[in-house]
Amino acid sequence: MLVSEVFRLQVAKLHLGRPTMRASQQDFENALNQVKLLKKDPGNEVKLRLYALYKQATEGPCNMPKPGMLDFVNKAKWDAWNALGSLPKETARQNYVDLVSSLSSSSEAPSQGKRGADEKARESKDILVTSEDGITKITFNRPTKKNAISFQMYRDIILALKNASTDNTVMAVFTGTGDYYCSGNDLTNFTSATGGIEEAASNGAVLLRDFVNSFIDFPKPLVAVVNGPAVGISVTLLGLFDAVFASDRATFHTPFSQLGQSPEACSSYTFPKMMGSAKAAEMLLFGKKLTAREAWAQGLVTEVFPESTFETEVWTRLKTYAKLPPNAMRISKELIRKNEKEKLYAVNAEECTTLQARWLSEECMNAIMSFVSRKPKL
Ligand SMILES: CCCCCCCCCCC/C=C/C(=O)SCCNC(=O)CCNC(=O)[C@H](O)C(C)(C)COP(=O)(O)OP(=O)(O)OC[C@H]1O[C@@H](n2cnc3c(N)ncnc32)[C@H](O)[C@@H]1OP(=O)(O)O
Repeated sequence: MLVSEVFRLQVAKLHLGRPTMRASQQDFENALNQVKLLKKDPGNEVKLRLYALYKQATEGPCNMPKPGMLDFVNKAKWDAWNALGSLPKETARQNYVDLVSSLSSSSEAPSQGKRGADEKARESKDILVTSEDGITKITFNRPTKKNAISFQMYRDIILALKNASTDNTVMAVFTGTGDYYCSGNDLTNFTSATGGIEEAASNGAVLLRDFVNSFIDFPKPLVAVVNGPAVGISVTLLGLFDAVFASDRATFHTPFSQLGQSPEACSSYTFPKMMGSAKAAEMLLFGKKLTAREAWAQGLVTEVFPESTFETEVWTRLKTYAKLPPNAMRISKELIRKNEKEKLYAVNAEECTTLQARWLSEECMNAIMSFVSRKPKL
């Protein structure tokens, strides 16, 4: 069951056992009803806060035993409730009413023009694929989440690469919409995964292996236009690209240890090979964030451009490259990759198996929980 579904049921269930009337009880009850009418899903963090405030308002401080580490959903709920400490019931009730009121006003009655824009946004795709001037452009297009990669986006990218490998375009180029290139794996993939945790980890490992293999196998030149910060898998994948053009605003960050995880996308092999083991360890073990120029010095980036001329210079360059004889480029790429392919498949498989176990570890679960239960920014 999806986390969002768990919360919807939880809210419905809670309504069945309403508490006795008190001074602001009517407001509280109205708020409980309003929650059901929200037009927009407020997201897991807000739902956790609503849950915690409801429990505090109706039962007082957290009185449940702490769920086990593998019980993701109930542990997140317990953490949220427990974090309220000894907040008085009346304050919790007031906070609940205030929170619902702010959610209702932000999701209610926008002007006709605004509503049209919202609907369009909902219809828009998180991975945009276009082809022009012989170039398949694949854009991480989820700027409100810093282009974090959801399960659907992994699948969309696999499909886009598969199509681009046989269509009449000459190369594929990845870039991002907005201020980020990509913030890596969507960390809510962990809490939204269906089925049991072990099954989810196993499915995640299969998806990741197929995803990375689709980069290893891509037969045409593969270029990244890194328009801003890149995190996690969006950085490690760069080791499988043929060219990486970066804005001087871009940064490169692989905080795997901080997340209780381990490297993927063959970076445990490509990074030490490219930059030497000491520099690779700085990134992959200690999570050192590199500037664009540092990444260039380590061989991860082909060329750095000033932000002010980045788009114009890079796309002019790419359009020129796309006019080169396509078969010659493909054959040269095949020569470069041929002797590495088996090694890359093996490294990919091993990294995925290692990650599958990591995702079940307490270190990883704690890191994910602390991200998804971050306090919303004011
Ligand atoms: C059970 C097992 C299933 C496993 C399935 C796995 C599938 C394959 C996995 C492949 C392995 C990949 C590993 C990685 O990529 S590790 C790297 C993961 N990424 C991160 O750790 C980055 C997390 N984000 C941040 O640290 C910050 O958000 C960031 C520095 C990127 C930006 O900070 P800033 O303060 O500028 O902006 P906000 O934090 O306010 O972000 C705006 C909104 O975007 C949301 N956001 C950003 N990044 C992510 C993300 N990676 N996952 C989910 N959501 C993200 C953020 O929450 C804000 O949302 P709200 O406005 O709704 O609060």
